[in-house]
Amino acid sequence: IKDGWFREISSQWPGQAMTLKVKKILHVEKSLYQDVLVFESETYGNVLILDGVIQCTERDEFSYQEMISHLPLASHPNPKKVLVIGGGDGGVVREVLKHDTVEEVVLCDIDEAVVRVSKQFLPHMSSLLADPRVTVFIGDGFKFLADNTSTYDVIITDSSDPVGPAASLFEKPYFELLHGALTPGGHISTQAECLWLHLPLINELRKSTRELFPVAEYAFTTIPTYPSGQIGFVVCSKEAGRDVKKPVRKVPDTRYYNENVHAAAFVLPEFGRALVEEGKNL
Ligand SMILES: NCCCCCc1nc2ccccc2[nH]1
Repeated sequence: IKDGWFREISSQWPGQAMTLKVKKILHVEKSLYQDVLVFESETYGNVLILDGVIQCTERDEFSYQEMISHLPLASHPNPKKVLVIGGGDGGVVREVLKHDTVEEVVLCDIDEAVVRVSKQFLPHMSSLLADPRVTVFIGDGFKFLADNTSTYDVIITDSSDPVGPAASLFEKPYFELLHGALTPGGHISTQAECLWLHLPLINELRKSTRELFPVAEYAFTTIPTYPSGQIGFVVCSKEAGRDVKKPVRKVPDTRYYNENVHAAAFVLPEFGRALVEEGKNL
């Protein structure tokens, strides 16, 4: 933070950096896994930074949380048991509980500091972690999935970027574990980065998921404080006939998501479509 501005400089997006004006630094900590920073911004509410990368802001998190949650959930006929890997802030859990079919949500995040700090500084995101339908488990998602096969109707991987603790969540072995932990007809969604910055990675994700799931699609949302203003998701189904692009149930109380936004999220600009949909080699 220099002259009152936080600058998101990273080798993942060379030559560009989102800056946010800092009103007050609220928390600085080095957890077992990453540097944790929370500050109150001038115009985006409280902001959570992990290893120098913006994870969420109070002002625009609903875009990401709603889309990563409702794309796999609203296209599933009857999701009862849901698993969230990562997402220690609690925003995804808040969204999952909007589905009245859901009986149980388990959250597995590797870093207890993220859960603790979110409870203290991001109340609107973390409040439902206390809901009786929610179980919070601190541990490695890899191990958790291996120990819980054929259990979950929907698994949402709300990870940080593929550098640092979340790197393994973008590789094929992880998707094999996800597949194994799903019930028949289960759905997954994962944080799948940005068309403007990560086309090679997205291409790899599509190839890996296409080899494992009969239905594997890429969708994206707009969100001002993520690099290049948008972020995408891989959305898959174990059921061959399922259309993850079509909601089959209504979702109440949303601010970004609706049934038209659901379908539109899968419509890609040509530079992304050609490469992502045809799985073309670069
Ligand atoms: N550069 C884009 C980063 C996307 C991060 C998504 C995200 N935001 C989070 C907040 C708390 C815990 C896990 C999270 N995963």
